[in-house]
Amino acid sequence: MKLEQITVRHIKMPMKAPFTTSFGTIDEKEFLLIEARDQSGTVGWGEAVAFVAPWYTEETLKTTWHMLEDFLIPILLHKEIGHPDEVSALFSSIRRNCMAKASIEGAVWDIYAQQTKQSLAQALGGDKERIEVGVSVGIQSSTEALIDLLKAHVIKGYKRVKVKIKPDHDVEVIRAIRAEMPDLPLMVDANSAYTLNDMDVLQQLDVFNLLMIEQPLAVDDIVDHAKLQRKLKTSICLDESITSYEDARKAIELGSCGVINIKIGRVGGLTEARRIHDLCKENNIPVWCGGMLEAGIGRAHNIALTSLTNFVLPGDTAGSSHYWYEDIITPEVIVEDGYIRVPQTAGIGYTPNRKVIDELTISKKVYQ
Ligand SMILES: O=C(O)CCC(=O)c1ccccc1C(=O)O
Ligand SMILES: [Mg+2]
Repeated sequence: MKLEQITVRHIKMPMKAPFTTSFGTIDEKEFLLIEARDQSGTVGWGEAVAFVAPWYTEETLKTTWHMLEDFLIPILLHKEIGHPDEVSALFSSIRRNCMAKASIEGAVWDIYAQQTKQSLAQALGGDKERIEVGVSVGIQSSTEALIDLLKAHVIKGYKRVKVKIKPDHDVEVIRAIRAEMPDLPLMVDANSAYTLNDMDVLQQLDVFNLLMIEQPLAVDDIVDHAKLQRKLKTSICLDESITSYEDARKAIELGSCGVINIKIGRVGGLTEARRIHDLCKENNIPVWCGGMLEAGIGRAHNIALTSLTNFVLPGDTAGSSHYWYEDIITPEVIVEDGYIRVPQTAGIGYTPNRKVIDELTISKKVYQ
């Protein structure tokens, strides 16, 4: 394929409920949508998942647009691409900026899947027919409100829940949840809010039979996580710390984690995500697919990735209606009994809804 035209749209989507982490609250999601067209007219879509502010990792909506416009789009436009795996090699002269790279690489994967008449899942080598779904719950106004919400999610069939913690919003909250829901498949995510000075609190969390503790320590750390993992029986799951295959290899070698959360954007695309999946499989490290509060395009890519065999733990890719009044794809992503069916039709298996996309577009630019 040769990309002839790339359209970047800045989308703003109201959220049904605000999402609060240790760093703040998001109540509307702004992101970039990438539409790429090749010389034969096939159109592929990608979503740049970076937030407006750099609280999760260093990338932002504006840095992803800058990288796309000034570096990544000029590299790909009018270049012959045989297979999407070539995109990461073409981007190898550009350091990091993983979410920017992943957004356009995702569109190339979509075009490739359509042209080879496979679903994106099949193109990646995934064979699950359906995937297990969990849900991530932000910090709530009170523990009672949180527990009510968790109960509602269990009734809806979600296979596990993840609760956000931060200093002074941790042990007592989890104790209260466990008192009412002792068997709930439960995990916590700290988004890097602790240090080894908090060993005492982190060890107290070890008694609650949690599935895992996600990213307790610094975003760029794997050394202290290894020290912490040696003191805990609960698996540490790394999120922010793993931005590449090399990061994953080193973390596994050091014993920094027992589980890895793979996010396509955080690791620079589907090709790198699949390499990390394969590495973890060889090393008996279970993985699951994390979320970035994606709209439908990003959600579709997550579903395809999760169809690979070593995604053995439920991910954060919940249904469209959990986040959005109206998603940007048809059909929307639907969860039934805690499962999402992996689409079998060519490409991502969902159709972008141009009417909704146009309504939500704040600005757009066409590159050709
Ligand atoms: O529901 C989702 O898409 C994931 C929710 C979530 O936990 C999250 C949301 C925004 C940024 C980081 C994270 C995270 O996994 O740490
Ligand atoms: Mg996380």
